[in-house]
Amino acid sequence: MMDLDYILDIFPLLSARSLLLLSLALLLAARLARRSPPLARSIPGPFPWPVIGNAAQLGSTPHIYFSRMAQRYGDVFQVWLGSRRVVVLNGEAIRGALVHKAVDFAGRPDFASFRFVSGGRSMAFGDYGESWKAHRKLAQSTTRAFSVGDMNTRRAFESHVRNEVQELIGLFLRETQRLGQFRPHYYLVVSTANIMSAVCFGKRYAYDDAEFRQVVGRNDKFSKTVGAGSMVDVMPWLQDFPNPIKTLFLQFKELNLEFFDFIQAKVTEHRKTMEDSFVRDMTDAFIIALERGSASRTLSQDYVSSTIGDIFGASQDTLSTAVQWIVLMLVRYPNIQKRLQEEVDKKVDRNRLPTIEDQKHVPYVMAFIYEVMRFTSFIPVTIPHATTTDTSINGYPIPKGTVIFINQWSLNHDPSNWDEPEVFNPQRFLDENGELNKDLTSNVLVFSLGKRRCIGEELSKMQLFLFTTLLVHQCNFTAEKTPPLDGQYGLTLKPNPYNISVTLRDGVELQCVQNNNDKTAHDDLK
Ligand code: HEM
Repeated sequence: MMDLDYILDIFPLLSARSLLLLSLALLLAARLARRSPPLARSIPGPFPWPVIGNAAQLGSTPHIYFSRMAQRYGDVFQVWLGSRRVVVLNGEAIRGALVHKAVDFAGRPDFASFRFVSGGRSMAFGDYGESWKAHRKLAQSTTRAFSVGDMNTRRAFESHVRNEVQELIGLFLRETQRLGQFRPHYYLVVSTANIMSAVCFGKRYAYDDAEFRQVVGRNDKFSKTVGAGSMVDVMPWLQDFPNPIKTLFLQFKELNLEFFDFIQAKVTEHRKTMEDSFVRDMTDAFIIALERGSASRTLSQDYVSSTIGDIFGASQDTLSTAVQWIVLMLVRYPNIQKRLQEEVDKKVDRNRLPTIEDQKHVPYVMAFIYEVMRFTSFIPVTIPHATTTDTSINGYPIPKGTVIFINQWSLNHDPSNWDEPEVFNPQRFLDENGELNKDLTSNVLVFSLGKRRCIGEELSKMQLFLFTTLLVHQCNFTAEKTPPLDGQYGLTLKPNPYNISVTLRDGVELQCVQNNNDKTAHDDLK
C-alpha cells in the first residue's frame, strides 16, 4: 500500500517541519491501513495521504497520472480518493473486466452527484439491476429506431445532420467575413445539440435562443463534476462548510435541475399535442412505450423524462467535443485536410452532397475519425463503475461495491498496441490495399465495453462521418496560429480555445442558410 520508493525519492527534500508532518501522516495512514479489509494489502498503488488519499496527485489530467501509475504498479492498481478506495483498470485488464466479467463490473457507485442526474432516475448513472436492464433495453432500441435502425431512419437522421451543417457553414462564412478569425466552439456545440434536439424533440433552435443557450452551456460544468475524481462524492464532508468544491457541487445540482425542467417541459408539451397514429420523435416514442408498451410493465411513466434526458444529455457534450477536435485537427494538419478533400472529391460529385452511402468508399475519412478518437481519447476515463459482487481481476480480489475507474486513454496510447502512439497519423488505420483495417479500429476505446458500452456508438459514428465529409467537401479550414493539442479535463477532454477561418471551396455552389438574426449570440461570444 505504501510507496516506499516515492518516500525515499522525496526524503532529502524535506524540512524538519515537513518530516514531523510526514511522520504523523504515516502513523495515521498505518492506523487506517490496519482497519482496512485485506484488499488494501493485496492491490498495489501509490501511497495515500491521510484524509485526502491520492486526490491531490491526480492533478488536471488524471488519465495521465493513472497511466504513469500503471507503468509502475501494473494494469490493476488502487488509489484512495478521500475515504474511498478506487481500483483503476488499464490496458488489457479493461477487457478482462468489462467483457469477460461483464456483470461483475457493470454497477455504478452510490455517489451523491449521480442522484441529481435525470431526476434521480438516470439509466446512465443508475446501478445495475432488473429495472436498469429494462431501462437500457428501451433506451437502446429507441435510439436505434431513430438513427441507424434501417435505411429510412438513416436517411431521416442524415437530413438532420445535413441541415445543421449547412446552417453552420453559413455562420462560419459570415464570421470569417466579419472577423477574419473566430472561435468555432459555441457554433459547434449548438449545431450538435440541435441535431439531437431534432431527433429527441422534433425541434431545432436558433443560435441565439436564450433557453437553449443555457441548456447547452451547462456541458462543461456537468462534465467537471462527473469526471474521475469528483471530490464531493469521495469526500462528502466538503459539503459541511463553504469552499470552492462545495460551490461547484451546488452549481452542479442547480444545472441538473434546470436541465431536467427543460426536459420535463418538452415531455408535457408532447403529451398535450401527440397523436397515437404518428410518432414525431423520440419523446413521443418513449411516452407510448412507457404508457402502453412492454416496458410499461417494469418502468413507470416517470421514466419518460429521465430516459430522454439521459439520451439528450449524453449526446451533447460527447459529440460536440468530438467535432471540436475534428475541426482542430483539420486546421492543425493541412495536408491531412487536403487528403480528406481529395478522397471525398473522387467519390462525391461536386454537384451533390456526401451521403451515408458514400461511407464505404472513403476509408481515409473513417481512418481520420478513428485517429481523432484514439489520439485525443476525449473520454479518457469512463463514467465510474462499481462491482456488483465480490469478484477478482488479474488475480486480485475485489469486494462488491468497490469503485472502478476505467482508463480508456491507457489502451489508446499503449506502445505495445500502437506504433508511435503520440503521433497523429490516420494512415495507421488503412491496410496495404488502402482499406480500413477493422481489427485495428476495434482496438480504439472511447465508447467503453461490456454492459455499460455507450448506446450511441453507431449514431455517433454516422454523425461524425457525415459532419466531417460535409465540411471538407464544401469548405477550406485554416488557422493563423497552430492550435495546441492539450485539453481541459472533465468527463470529456476538450481542446483549449482556438481560432479558425473558413472559406468555400472552388466550385461549390451550395445554398447556405444565412441567419442574420443571431448577432447577439455571436457578439456575446467575443
Ligand atoms: C462520440 C460520441 C460519444 C462517446 C465517445 C460516448 C462515450 C460514452 C462512454 C465512454 C460512456 C460510459 C460507458 C461506461 O461507463 O463504461 C457512455 C455511456 C452512455 N452513452 Fe455515450 N458516447 C457518445 C455519444 C452518445 C450519444 C450520441 C448517446 C445517445 C444516443 C449516448 C448515450 C449514452 C448512454 C445512455 C450511456 C449510458 C450507458 C449505460 O450506463 O448503460 N452517447 N458513452
